[in-house]
Amino acid sequence: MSHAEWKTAKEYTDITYQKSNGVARIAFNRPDVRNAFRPKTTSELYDAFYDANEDTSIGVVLLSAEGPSSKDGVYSFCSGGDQNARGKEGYVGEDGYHRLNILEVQRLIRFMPKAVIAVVPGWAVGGGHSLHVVCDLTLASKEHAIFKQTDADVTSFDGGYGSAYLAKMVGQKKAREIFFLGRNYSAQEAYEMGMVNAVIPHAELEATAYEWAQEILAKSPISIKMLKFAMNLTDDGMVGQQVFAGEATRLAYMTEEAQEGRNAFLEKRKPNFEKKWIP
Ligand SMILES: CC(C)(COP(=O)(O)OP(=O)(O)OC[C@H]1O[C@@H](n2cnc3c(N)ncnc32)[C@H](O)[C@@H]1OP(=O)(O)O)[C@@H](O)C(=O)NCCC(=O)NCCSC(=O)c1cc(O)c2ccccc2c1O
Repeated sequence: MSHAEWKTAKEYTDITYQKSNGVARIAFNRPDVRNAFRPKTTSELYDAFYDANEDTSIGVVLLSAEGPSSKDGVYSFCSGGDQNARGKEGYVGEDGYHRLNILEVQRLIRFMPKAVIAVVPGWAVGGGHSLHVVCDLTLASKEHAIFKQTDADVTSFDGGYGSAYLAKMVGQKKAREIFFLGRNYSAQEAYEMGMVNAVIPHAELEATAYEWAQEILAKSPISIKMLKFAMNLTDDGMVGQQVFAGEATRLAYMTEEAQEGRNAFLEKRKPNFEKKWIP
């Protein structure tokens, strides 16, 4: 298995963004505040995810975190919305506008035709917990990962993927416990609940995530994309259907029948769809 040779893809202030051999690594980089996100962070995340989505050489994205904290050596994935940036109507950006655009980041993760793996080295809390839930897979540090939902402590509620989708993952009773009591759960407990794919010794976490990514990259891109969208579909309603059907349309465009339809229009003649009613 090849080792990662990370190259910086773009410089940001609140995140790091690197690429290596088909894998993009996007990492929170505010470890001294447990990688809380402010509007600048979510804008940077959106920009990096958009780039990874558009880059045809990238098939898997790792959502990880830098650390540990320079103050106390504690590791974190993300502690959710930065409460210092929270104004009366949402999180206030440098432009003075109130935003909650972490949900746009969640949608990009959910709808991108590539696997996204949450790599959780420490605290995954509040909106940070919701982010790992929306990722396709989660790998967690055996020693340092802690999963916790604090939304109900700070009058917040992720009513979409963070809670309702979590309930599909761990069951209704467990999801309600996670949100209503806000307890700490270890990587092992999160694994047993079904919201973590594997518990990995901390020193091996990043290398293991890269190995998982390389395994996925060896598979058919069309299969991975269609499987992700098929598994999303039943939970995403009409939007899930739209995303899945969009890819079906792309596949249909590749047929002779579709070429005939396009050519007939351009040549101003009737299309010849005879003998195309394949059962
Ligand atoms: C994460 C913790 C449980 C860690 O506890 P610990 O004791 O290890 O560390 P400290 O509490 O001492 O923190 C160290 C240092 O970091 C600062 N910090 C930590 N988290 C945040 C934060 N979220 N915002 C700002 N600052 C933070 C802390 O103040 C310390 O600073 P010092 O200067 O004193 O060194 C614990 O830190 C914790 O509980 N953190 C808060 C978790 C939280 O409540 N997050 C917000 C939940 S709401 C949310 O994330 C959210 C955002 C959205 O945009 C949404 C949008 C739409 C729907 C839902 C949304 C949503 O739920």
